[in-house]
Amino acid sequence: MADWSRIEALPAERLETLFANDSGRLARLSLDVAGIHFDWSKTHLTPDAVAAFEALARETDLAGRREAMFGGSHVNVTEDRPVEHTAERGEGKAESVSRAASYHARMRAVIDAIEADAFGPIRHVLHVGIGGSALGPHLLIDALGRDSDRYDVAIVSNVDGMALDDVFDRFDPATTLLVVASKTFTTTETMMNAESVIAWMSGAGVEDPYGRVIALTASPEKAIDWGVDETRILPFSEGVGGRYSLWSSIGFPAAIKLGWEQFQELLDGAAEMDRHFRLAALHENAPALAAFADLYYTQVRHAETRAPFAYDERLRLLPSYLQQLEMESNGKGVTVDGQPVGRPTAAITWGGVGTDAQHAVFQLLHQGTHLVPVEFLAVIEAGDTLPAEHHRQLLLNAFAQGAALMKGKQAEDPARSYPGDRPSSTLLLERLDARTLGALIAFYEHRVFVNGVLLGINSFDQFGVELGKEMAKAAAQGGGDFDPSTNDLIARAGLA
Ligand SMILES: O=P(O)(O)OC[C@H]1O[C@](O)(CO)[C@@H](O)[C@@H]1O
Repeated sequence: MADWSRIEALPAERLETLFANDSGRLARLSLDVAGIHFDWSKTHLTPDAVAAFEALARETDLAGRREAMFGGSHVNVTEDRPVEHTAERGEGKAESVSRAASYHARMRAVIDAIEADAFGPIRHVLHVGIGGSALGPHLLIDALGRDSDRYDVAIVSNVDGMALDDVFDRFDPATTLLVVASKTFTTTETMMNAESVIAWMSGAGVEDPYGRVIALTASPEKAIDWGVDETRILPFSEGVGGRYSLWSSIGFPAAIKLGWEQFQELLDGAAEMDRHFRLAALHENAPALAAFADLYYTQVRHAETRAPFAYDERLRLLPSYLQQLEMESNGKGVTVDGQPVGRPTAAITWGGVGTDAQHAVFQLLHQGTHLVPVEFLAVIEAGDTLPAEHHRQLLLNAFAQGAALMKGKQAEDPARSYPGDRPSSTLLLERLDARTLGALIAFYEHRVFVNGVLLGINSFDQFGVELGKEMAKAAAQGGGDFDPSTNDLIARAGLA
């Protein structure tokens, strides 16, 4: 077991005191990497805290684990697999990098063929996938694809038929390409949605609906069994985890919407963050410092949640993307050796969009009894075409909220007092382009990795999702050993 005593004994000084006593604080706790300015000066990190975390990183062999991941060792021990998402952007074991490059070349060739009408005239792209096979591409398209008129792309994940109904209302089956995205090619929701799209196409007289399917998967043989022609399968490696897969062929809908050049920029931005993570000393390493702050709040201050707020509509899907990345990766209870972790693991990630969230949940952040480390994300270059005052207001609100959380305010009336000393970090992007977004997402991935290593857990499996799936499957087959409450609910819904 790693020794947390030095970290747990760190003094708890107020943020304002930390600023007052250290003129170098801002410089020490801010960094510029790959077009992103990171500022952790409004967190309780201090030189002592950073040094204590650096010692813990040595004790848990963060550097060794990091090189093991990039080097292709089976760091996903419970599934006995390497972790290869960085190879998708050119950083990693040579063999994995060249395999990823050949898969990308294949993906690019298929996009070229679609653009050349080899699949007939395609106007609409209907992507079905869930979790990591949907959240990443959706984020990319929503963030970067707003001005692109290349294709109409819809991402459908939920098994709730209303999700597909909405798309059927606006897409023409004669000009729709179905993209089935599933690493395993067995996920119930995705396979059911895919069947329904095929039925919709057939019903509308499309002669060979399976000829209009592209499969994105690490299980090509299953896609073939399902009816997809081998030439229309875009594979990716088993070592690329679902929630880390947007860089692989799972990014196909984003690549077709944005064009290959932008997709490549996304990969290049991520690779720049990979190199930073690999080479920078920990006290000036963005993913490491972010993870140190995360762990300080979960382990020392017992914060149970953390909340990123995107002060930019284009990043409105980021909080839900991060929920899967952070909670599916680090929401674990045992160490890599199967022992109880014995301390809190991932914080619950929630968040929203500024300024909307200020008028909804910020009350709790300023005066509530929970400590919530907040993360502000903002972009200097505006994405809108409205008068500059809109963007000025947006940015100033983000910055003022961080200041208010830290400063607080004393009033005679307790109801009107703000305790202050509430931490926040700020990520300020120069502009929101593919390259910067790639770097941003890679930053979050590595931050999750550092959290996982320091906690001694495997961030790359997700067995916690299996039991619910199994029980739903049993129920769907009319079986399952359920409790009285569940049996009653099934009967009331007329499903017994
Ligand atoms: O890509 P697949 O195999 O359909 O899985 C979808 C998602 O389901 C999960 O396995 C969890 O249920 C995620 O990890 C994954 O991203």
